[in-house]
Amino acid sequence: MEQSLPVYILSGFLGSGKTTLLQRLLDHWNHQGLRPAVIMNELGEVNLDGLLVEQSVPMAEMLGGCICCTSRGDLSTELTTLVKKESPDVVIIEATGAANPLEIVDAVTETSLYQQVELKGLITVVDTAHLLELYRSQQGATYRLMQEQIRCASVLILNKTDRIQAAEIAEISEVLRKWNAYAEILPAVRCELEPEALLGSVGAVHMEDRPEGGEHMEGGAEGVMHASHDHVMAYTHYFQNPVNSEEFERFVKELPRDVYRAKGIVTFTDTSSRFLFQYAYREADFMRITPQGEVPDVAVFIGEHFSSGELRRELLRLERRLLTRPAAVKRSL
Ligand SMILES: Nc1nc2c(ncn2[C@@H]2O[C@H](COP(=O)(O)OP(=O)(O)OP(=O)(O)O)[C@@H](O)[C@H]2O)c(=O)[nH]1
Repeated sequence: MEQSLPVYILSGFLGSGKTTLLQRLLDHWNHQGLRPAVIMNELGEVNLDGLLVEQSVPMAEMLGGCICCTSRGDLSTELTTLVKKESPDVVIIEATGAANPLEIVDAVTETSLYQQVELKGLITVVDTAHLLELYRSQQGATYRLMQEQIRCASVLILNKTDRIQAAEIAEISEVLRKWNAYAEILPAVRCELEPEALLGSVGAVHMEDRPEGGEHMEGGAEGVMHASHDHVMAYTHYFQNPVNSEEFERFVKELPRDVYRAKGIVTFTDTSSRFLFQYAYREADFMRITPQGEVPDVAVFIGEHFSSGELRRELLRLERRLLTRPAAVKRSL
């Protein structure tokens, strides 16, 4: 009998390190002479993460929303089309950081009813510093969403351990163990793990562990899946002009706390190359980039209840597209 095509789901809250891990796994499979393919889902209208993946890797993009909210059939169709068109050896699905992965698990298992695909596992990447802060305050929709992503993982990567104290790794590992008794917990910085060891640790997805009852489950499972990230919003800004690098860096540094993830491509007035910027849980990173093909200058901001109008105004001001109100004209009669 023909072998089934292995499929992995990559889950984890916004900015936790999913794309960082995706790059490592793709490199690993390429080195092994395998042909990996990717399905990438983004909340924003543009796929900035896709720019970080080698162009030779076949990729299906699902943009402008979360797969777990669109019809389950959409993902099944994308997966089926990708498999038929590209004949990959392995497929990896990167969910948006706001997704409840169980809906994606359902879509993949549904596809396996008529395609020879096999869900190998669900890898959840955790931003340890972010989770620790939310665990200590014990509240918020983001905290509950992180819990759901952790509960259904078949392996857990405790990423960004460089941002916490060594003793806190043990503290947070204990919490994860309570939420998920099955998954192996792998501490890491920048998801630097031996790919073979990581893939070897991927266990089965425990569907019976769907959370039940509790404050975030009222209204039935369907309502909850979606209610779990109803609070998340995205604003996409297309630049028409370059901006000053220092002013832009300051703007990123001073983003409101309710914006927890931002990324984009910008051209600066005072540098020769374009930059890809990343902002996740109050940490910013700028990287020189020369995108292939036509890529606009664009930035995506993701968070909760923030004022997109204010961000837009500030960005227009940096672009010098917003004229400051003229001072009142004094007339001397
Ligand atoms: N300090 C620190 N930064 C990290 C680590 N891993 C990743 N990052 C940075 O965190 C930012 C987000 O990483 P990504 O891999 O893009 O995160 P993601 O989960 O794919 O983000 P979304 O797709 O927006 O949900 C980037 O600037 C990374 O360089 C880590 O272990 N420590």
